[in-house]
Amino acid sequence: MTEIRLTNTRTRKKEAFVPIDPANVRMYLCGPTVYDRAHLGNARPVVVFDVLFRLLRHVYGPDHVTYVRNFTDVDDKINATALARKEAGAPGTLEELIRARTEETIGWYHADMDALGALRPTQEPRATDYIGAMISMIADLVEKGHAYARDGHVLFRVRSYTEYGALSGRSVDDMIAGARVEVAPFKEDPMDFVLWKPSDADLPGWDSPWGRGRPGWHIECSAMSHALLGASFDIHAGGIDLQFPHHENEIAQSCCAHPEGQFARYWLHNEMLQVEGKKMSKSLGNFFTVRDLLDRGIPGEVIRFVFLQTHYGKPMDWTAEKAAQAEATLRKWRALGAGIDPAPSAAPEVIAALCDDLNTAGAIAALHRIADPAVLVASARLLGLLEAGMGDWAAAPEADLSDLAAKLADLRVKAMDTKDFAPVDALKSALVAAGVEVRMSKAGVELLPGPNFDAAKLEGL
Ligand SMILES: Nc1ncnc2c1ncn2[C@@H]1O[C@H](COP(=O)(O)OP(=O)(O)OP(=O)(O)O)[C@@H](O)[C@H]1O
Ligand SMILES: [Zn+2]
Repeated sequence: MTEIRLTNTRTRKKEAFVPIDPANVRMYLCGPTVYDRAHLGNARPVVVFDVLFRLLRHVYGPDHVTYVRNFTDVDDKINATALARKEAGAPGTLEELIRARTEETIGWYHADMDALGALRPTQEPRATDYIGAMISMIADLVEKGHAYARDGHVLFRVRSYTEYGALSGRSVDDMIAGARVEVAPFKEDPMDFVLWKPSDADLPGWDSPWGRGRPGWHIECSAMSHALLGASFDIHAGGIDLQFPHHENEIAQSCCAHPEGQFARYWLHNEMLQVEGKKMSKSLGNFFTVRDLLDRGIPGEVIRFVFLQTHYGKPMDWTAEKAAQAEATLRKWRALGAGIDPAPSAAPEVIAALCDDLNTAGAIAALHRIADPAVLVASARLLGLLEAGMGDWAAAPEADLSDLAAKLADLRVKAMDTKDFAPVDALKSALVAAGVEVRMSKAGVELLPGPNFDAAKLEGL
């Protein structure tokens, strides 16, 4: 059987992947908190681990992989969003507004991730459907001495788990020194984290042995992964930003509640999509959504291609240039593969690249070398590219900017003579207004459709 090698964050090594049960390979990915549209960064783990899902299905068989990705539909950010709507006069109770918001966001999420060609996971549990499982797990942790109840809160006693910090390679004392841990009167130790917290009458809450309340975020993933994948499963994935504290806390909860299991054996973390060297994030405000790009006419397949050109373990940024190049390549490949049935299997070179720690950039480089269109299509589909249902965009004619580039170059030559640059500037401004990136150098004029490109605005130029 083909050997897959993966970089396991837990051991910091590239290891041969050996599933617990090849008849049911099990993977969990931390999913979104559903209070708003996904930004482009949020889509990176979805696309990266969709490729892993496809590869596992290829190697072990499509019916032998269980992929779980949750929806966090109980969270303070969701409550805050609904409360803001209520204060702005939206009709309905807070509970109704919360429900409406999470439903709406899940719908957006599905539409956006579908557009990126991500297969739906086998299961998409919602946290609110697993509150009972969370309460039992918390009660079990209290009973075993790993958690304690105080003032309506239940906290995990971090010092009771000696392995805490092993995933991120930090000691508890270093973490206290370096991290912004919340000190609260109900904590025995500043490192302890919340498993359960009290809810006011107007906030969503469930009855529990500790009074009416709601779960902390970390326990959600521990409870849902246990319910659907068991006490030991193969792969746990997520963004590197979740490694600490979220994943350390998941490990502590799951290993202490279910010492009979190993929890996750391989930990995979994707690096961040960045903007000017910083993580794209809602809190920093430096984000744009997947929907923003799709609405500007950037096909989902192009976004996917751009992601896959960088290894998941490296930070990356989004540029109009990368998108333009991805679009050109996909157009070329789609033209080659038009009307051709895919070959029965992908090219060995492409499979080998993906098996080598998801070397998607290497797989794309190999695709460039495939001459047979039937093999090209079959191989690209392993990466979720050149899928039948995703190519409508490529049928539309490409924006031809060559005439305008020639016109601009011409105006510039004339302006050198007349010293009147107004016509050059006017055309340049109009192009920029249409979302075209204008590059003028001694070598000539280059026009690239940018992320805001709007062909309709070119009319009359
Ligand atoms: N810039 C990014 N690049 C890659 N992955 C990211 C980025 N930002 C968030 N993620 C991932 O997106 C997934 C969903 O995270 P979550 O719902 O917590 O996002 P969020 O709260 O909107 O994030 P943020 O506040 O950081 O914008 C997680 O797996 C997380 O690691
Ligand atoms: Zn999680």
